[in-house]
Amino acid sequence: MAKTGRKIYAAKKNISRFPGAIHKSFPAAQERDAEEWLRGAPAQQRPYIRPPAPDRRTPVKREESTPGLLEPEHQMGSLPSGLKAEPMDLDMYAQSGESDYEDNDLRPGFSPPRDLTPPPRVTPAPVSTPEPKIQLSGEQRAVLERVKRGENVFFTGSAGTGKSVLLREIIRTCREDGRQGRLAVTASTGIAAVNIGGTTLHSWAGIGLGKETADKLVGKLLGQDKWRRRKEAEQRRALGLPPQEGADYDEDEGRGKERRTIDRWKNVRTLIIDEISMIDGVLFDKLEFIAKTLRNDPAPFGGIQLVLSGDFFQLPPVPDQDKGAPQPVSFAFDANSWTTCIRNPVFLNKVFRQRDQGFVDMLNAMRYGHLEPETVQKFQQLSRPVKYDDGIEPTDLFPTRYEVDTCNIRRLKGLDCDLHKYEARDVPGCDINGKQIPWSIVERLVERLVSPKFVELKVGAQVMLIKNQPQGHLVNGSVGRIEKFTTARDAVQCGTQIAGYQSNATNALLSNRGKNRGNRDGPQIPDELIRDTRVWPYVKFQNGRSMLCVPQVFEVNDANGRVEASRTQVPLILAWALSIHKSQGQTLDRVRVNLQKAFEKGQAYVALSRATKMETLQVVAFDPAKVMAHPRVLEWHAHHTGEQLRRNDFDDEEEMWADL
Ligand SMILES: Nc1ncnc2c1ncn2[C@@H]1O[C@H](COP(=O)(O)OP(=O)(O)OP(=O)(O)O)[C@@H](O)[C@H]1O
Repeated sequence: MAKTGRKIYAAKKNISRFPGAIHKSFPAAQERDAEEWLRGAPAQQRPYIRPPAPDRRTPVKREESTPGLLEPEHQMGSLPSGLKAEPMDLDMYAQSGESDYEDNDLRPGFSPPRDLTPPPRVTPAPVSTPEPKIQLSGEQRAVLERVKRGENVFFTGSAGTGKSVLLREIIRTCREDGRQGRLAVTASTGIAAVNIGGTTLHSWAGIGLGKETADKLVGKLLGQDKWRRRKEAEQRRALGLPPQEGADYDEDEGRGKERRTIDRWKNVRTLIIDEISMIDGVLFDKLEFIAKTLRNDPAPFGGIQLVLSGDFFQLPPVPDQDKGAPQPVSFAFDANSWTTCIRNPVFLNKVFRQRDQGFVDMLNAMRYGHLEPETVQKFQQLSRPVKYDDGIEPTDLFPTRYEVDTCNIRRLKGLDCDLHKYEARDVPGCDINGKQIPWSIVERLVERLVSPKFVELKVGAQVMLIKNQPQGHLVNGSVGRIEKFTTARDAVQCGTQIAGYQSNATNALLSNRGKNRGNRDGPQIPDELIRDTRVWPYVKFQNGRSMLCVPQVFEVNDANGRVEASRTQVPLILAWALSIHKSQGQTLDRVRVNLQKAFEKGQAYVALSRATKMETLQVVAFDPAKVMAHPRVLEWHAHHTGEQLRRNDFDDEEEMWADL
């Protein structure tokens, strides 16, 4: 690669426009060189930055492929070409012709609509104007103020009350007020963590799966021997005995990785945990014990400010199994330490996602698992199909991944045109010592990303954008349809927006590169992309906007914000169907939910509450018996709000999980 080559160029764009994306293309040991180069070192001094070599010692595992697709390229022993460790290289995508998968998939659980009246037609909304910047409501602002004052806060509320919006504002504010280094942004699941630019709570806390006792977990971090000596010394002190000869322990002793974890625990000022409903109470207590012990601070949670967000009526913690049988779950509020850490939960009441109060009331009744016969009837009436004049169909939400894959494959297969395959480029990041993260770990890390290793698309495919765009008109979750595949050059000539890059680049880019410097809409389109002869999906979205979806970078960060792995992939997934789990946190304008295989408390509520209005929601196989709120959650809610809600009839955990 020449010194003005594309890799350095791409990194320059990322550094100059996205501070959060700094260094993604450089091994840590070379970061300073890279930065210097970018700050304007003379061209002849600019170093060529060699990408890290992949760790070939680790065998590449067979990718878990979508059944029926991509089989030939996934045979064991053939190293996928995308596993070359070259940063930001746009050369890794290959197109292919038709795939030859079998015609054997019927969508299970899809019962024919019972209502035979003609489907309502919905005329799509006109092209939307740019989204106005969201102003926090009074109740959201009040939470932000409490966080700024350093208080522990847990804010909750039904789906669509703006918890995520508020959390993002809290993170932004905390970063601006100089806590960057002392702020931990975490979530209970990988997907939720990626959504807020954080890491999983488990990974930040350095506890692995966290199944051991709190005592053992502290021992693992401090070293078992040191931990034993410390406990003995504390016992002697408590009994008024002098310290034992030779029984000193060194507070600052510690081993590499554990030392850094201990430092994180000691230095953190504010710990953010999103989707707290999926953290169980036992784990919460263990973390509290670790915090107090490592910080030598008896204050609740070792004096760390807690900012927790989530809705206990949505997805619960994944239950432990005992000989294959799921164990009863405990919620974070069941933890012994919960009430000392969180005094008064804040309930956000204003629902933003849905405007129709009648619909909001129906969803709330569902949230509490308390459906009157007329509400059941109203949900059952939503079984009618909805047709859309622009041909973009609703996203199907299913409880299981199998149903999702089956539906998407069947629909893709039904399109009689060329198949375009895009294979992701995964790049390992570096650990704190500048050492490349091993491939075996990278493979696990990138599984957290919503972006898949392989994306297969055709003209007519319904897709979802999985990355926010700098201009804000198109966001993670925008749904559209592929109209054609075209090169970046052709798209630019037609004035089409290119994903991840500035708008209005158009012909100026082709005629005069010097004037096209990039603006706040995003970085400048690289020459390499313009010269690239390969074609990318051109998508028309529901809001009328179109965009050429060229590859974008998705990152997994470690607890210190360092990039552990990145994946470059076309920012789209097939969106005829999504799993309810993946849909958590999303707002969807057109939804069809199939509840036939719903098995988990909160699942039906999560699915239906993604919809913005009843007119664009279809509910297949609605069954009031599948609408389940957890009795413990109902009790907790009643305790704090005074609302007495009827307990539902689904107390039997085994029955609930029997379908898994
Ligand atoms: N203050 C606000 N003003 C206008 N719109 C808002 C406001 N807060 C949130 N919204 C909008 O409401 C919708 C739902 O917001 P958000 O996803 O933050 O809700 P949530 O409580 O996190 O939902 P869920 O629990 O389902 O994940 C989004 O479209 C968001 O843009």
